[in-house]
Amino acid sequence: MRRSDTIKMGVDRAPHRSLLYATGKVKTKDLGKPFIGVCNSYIDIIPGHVHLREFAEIVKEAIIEAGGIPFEFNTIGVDDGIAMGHIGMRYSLPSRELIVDSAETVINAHWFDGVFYIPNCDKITPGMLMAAARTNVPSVFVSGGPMEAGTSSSGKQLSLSSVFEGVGAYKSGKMTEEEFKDIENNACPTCGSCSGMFTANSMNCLMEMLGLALPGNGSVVATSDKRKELIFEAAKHLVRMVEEDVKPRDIITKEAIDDAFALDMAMGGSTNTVLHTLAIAKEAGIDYNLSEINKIAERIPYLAKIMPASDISMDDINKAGGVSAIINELTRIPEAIHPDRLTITGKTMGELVSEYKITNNQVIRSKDNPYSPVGGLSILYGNIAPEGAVIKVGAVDPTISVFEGEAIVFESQEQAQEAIDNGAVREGHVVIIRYEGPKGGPGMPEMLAPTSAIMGRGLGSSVALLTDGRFSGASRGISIGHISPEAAEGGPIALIENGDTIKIDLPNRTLHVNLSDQQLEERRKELKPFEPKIKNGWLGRYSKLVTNASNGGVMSI
Ligand SMILES: CC(C)(O)[C@@H](O)C(=O)O
Ligand SMILES: [Mg+2]
Repeated sequence: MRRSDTIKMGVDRAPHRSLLYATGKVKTKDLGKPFIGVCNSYIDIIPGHVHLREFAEIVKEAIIEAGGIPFEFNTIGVDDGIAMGHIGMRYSLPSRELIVDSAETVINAHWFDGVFYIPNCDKITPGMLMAAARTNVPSVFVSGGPMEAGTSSSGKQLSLSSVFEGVGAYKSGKMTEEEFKDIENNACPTCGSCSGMFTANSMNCLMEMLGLALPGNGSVVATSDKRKELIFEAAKHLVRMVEEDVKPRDIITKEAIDDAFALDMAMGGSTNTVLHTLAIAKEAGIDYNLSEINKIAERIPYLAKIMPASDISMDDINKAGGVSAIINELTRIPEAIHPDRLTITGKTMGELVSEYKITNNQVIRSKDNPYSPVGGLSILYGNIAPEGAVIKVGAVDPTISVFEGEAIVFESQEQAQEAIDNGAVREGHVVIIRYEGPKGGPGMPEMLAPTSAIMGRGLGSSVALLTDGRFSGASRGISIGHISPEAAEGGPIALIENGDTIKIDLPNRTLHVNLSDQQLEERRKELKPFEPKIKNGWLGRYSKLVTNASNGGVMSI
């Protein structure tokens, strides 16, 4: 008995069959075939998704060829780059929840036997992964693929982060208008997800490591015909998985989550992956503690330094062997990852990647010559972040290990941005941006504009930034986010005052303000209760129900 028999078999389902015939997609002879949902995310304001209408047509063709009947539906999407720096960014993380809930709704209301997911950009990928884990219907993923890197007139490799940092450089007089315009016009040359190791590409690579996508998913560019091959192969696996009843939770195990973080460490993934992977684990019924991530960081070397941490693009990574070559390299380190895990191909992860070799050691380092012996992401704890905070250590100036500075406090991203722009933020400052967490923002906005402004002004090694909000994958410098508990739930970040001394110790993974527990308690007595900034509509509801970043920023039921 198939799931979809619920909507198509027996006398009582005659009305349902009438409607299915009316779609023009089903004939009586097809009723025994698996019904496959095609969860697409076509939307033409996101360059990473602009090509997905045609993409889904190929997917449907591939599903029919593999013996299934495809039914397409769409999710919404937010372009984080376009939503950056204004109210739009407050909708970005909440959009992940709408994507999960809407995919669950369509999949369960129509009893699909399997789902072919087509994600690409920031919240769409984790939203769909969460939906797969939640519905636990056999699933495969083929993402839209990365954008090709841009090239400036002087031949420099560019990505979206070059434009964001260009804003800071231009505004502070460090870049001419001509150079600035040249970057703006050349940074994003094709469709696809932005070309660095930003959030979209980080999640699409991670999906390969989870075992839910085929080799090449994370790094083959959107414009390549190879994506078509991935689609046809994935469709065959999906129909087989439906027949064999192989479900997402057979693949998304605790070991798979460990390994997803391991890949993040090896590639210096976006800090957002921490938020999303915790949320995916939750949906898969896995109790995963944030502190586990540091144990993984200790055993995984940093092998691939990609934009914004270098000038290397995802396309360069693909040409140097791709994500599978990195995974294969990790299998050569004893006990580093779990190569015996199941993948959608029916092969183990170890078997699947065994043929993939690093072809250019300038781009992907070997385990014996890594950029750093420890991973590119780190979880910091201390009296500012009792439940944890996240930093992309791989994108910090390597000469910095301990940073001590003076707090300069802002109650919103906008206030901080103004102070950075007018020069009030100076060397030795630790910029605190609070009330920007999931509840406080609401929506935990990404702060690419302030982090890029700091970099663009040449303050990347002399100013730190701490927030209960989050960052873009394109953010770099001493940028510490996801501070939990957040200010809106009374976290200690709410108690910091201008002039406090903040100490960030990267090797020991700690984050402290020079105040005793007693001093913090004294200040707490003065703390005013949090008043939500938005009280109605979707964001009002979200602010009420969302949990903090150490819980993946998921909504409580
Ligand atoms: C706009 C970006 C670069 O996609 C950002 O939103 C990220 O999270 O990496
Ligand atoms: Mg983003």
